[in-house]
Order: sequence, then C-alpha cells, then structure tokens
Amino acid sequence: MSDETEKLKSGSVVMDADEMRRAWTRVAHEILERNKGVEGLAVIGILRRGAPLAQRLADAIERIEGKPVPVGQLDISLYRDDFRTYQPRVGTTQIPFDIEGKTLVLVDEVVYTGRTVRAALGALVDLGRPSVTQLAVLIDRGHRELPIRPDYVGKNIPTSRQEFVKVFMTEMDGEDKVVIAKDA
Ligand SMILES: O=P(O)(O)OC[C@H]1O[C@H](OP(=O)(O)OP(=O)(O)O)[C@H](O)[C@@H]1O
Ligand SMILES: O=c1cc[nH]c(=O)[nH]1
Repeated sequence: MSDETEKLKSGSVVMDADEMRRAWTRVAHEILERNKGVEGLAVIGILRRGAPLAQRLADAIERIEGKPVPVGQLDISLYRDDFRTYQPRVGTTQIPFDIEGKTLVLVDEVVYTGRTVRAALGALVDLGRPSVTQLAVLIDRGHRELPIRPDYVGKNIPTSRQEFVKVFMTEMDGEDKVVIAKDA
C-alpha cells in the first residue's frame, strides 16, 4: 500500500458521490447562466483529474441545453514553475478545437496555491487567444500563493496547510468521493 493510501485511510470523507454530482450539476447551471448558453463555450480539464471532471461538465451542460460543448485536456507539466524538480509529464494535451475567440472554462479538481492554474494559463497562451477564460474547480481549499480566484466552485473546504484534499473519481479511482487527511 502506498504512503498516500495509508494516510487517506485516516482521513474523513467531506463529499460523497451524490454531493459531488449535485455540486457539479450546479456549476454547469452557473456556467450557462453567466455565459448565457453554450454559444462559443468550450471546456478544458487540467490533467489528470481535471480531465474527467471537464468531460462530466460538458455532459451536464449538454443534458441541460441539448447542445454539445467541445472538450479538451491540458498537460501543464512543462509549464510548472517547479518543472525542474517535479515529476515528468502526466499525460498528453488533446484539444480538438481552436481555442481562439472561445469562452474557455478551465477545470481542475482542487485549487490550492494556484500554481497549477498559473501554469495552465501559460500553456494556453501557446495555443491561442480565448476571448474569455474562466476557472471551475470542484474544491477550493484556500492558501493561494498567486492572485487566482475560481469563477465556479463545487465546494469551499477550509483547510490547514498540514492537511491535504484528495478527490477520488470513478474514471480513475473506481469511486467518487472527496477525502481530507493529515499530510504528515
Ligand atoms: O493549486 P495548486 O497548489 O497547484 O494545487 C492544485 C493541484 O494539485 C492537484 O494536482 P496533482 O499534482 O495532485 O495532480 P493530479 O490532478 O494529477 O492528481 C490538483 O489537480 C491541482 O492541479
Ligand atoms: O490538498 C491538495 C493540494 C494540492 N492538490 C491536491 O489535490 N490536494
């Protein structure tokens, strides 16, 4: 069993599958309300767990509006400010549409320091110029180190820096839940 799995065993569940589904459906409605529908809208998930969340968001938007929304996934590994010491690539950028002029919703499961989102914005600059970029996260756990604030939040979870938040997703982890645990 990995160290992370061991630590998570002592953690507590702060969102179950139903809560995740409801929160994400609400976020889909908020996106449609703010942007007045799907015209020009596209969704891009930050790898890894942002990708299945972005797909779920696009599916929810299509269920509500009856129109498809382009979905992509973004690997930000090479744009991280700690890329010299951080782990290698976590996946492949796949964006099968032109982001130029789009209303782009970036998706991630957790925002913490904001450094991942900063890297994602840097990666997007190399791909084109959306007319607007917005940020949707399932969990905002606070402790930002950069001036970044999500436009849509599934749940705000106040944390200490000694904790960590792990989002489990059926697509990757076999179940949906959010766990908070001590990171020590
Ligand atoms: O705001 P930050 O301090 O950058 O932290 C948030 C990031 O941490 C997690 O990524 P992780 O590296 O754990 O990757 P994963 O999505 O592949 O699990 C999460 O997906 C965010 O991308
Ligand atoms: O608690 C944290 C911090 C960064 N990334 C996560 O997924 N969880």
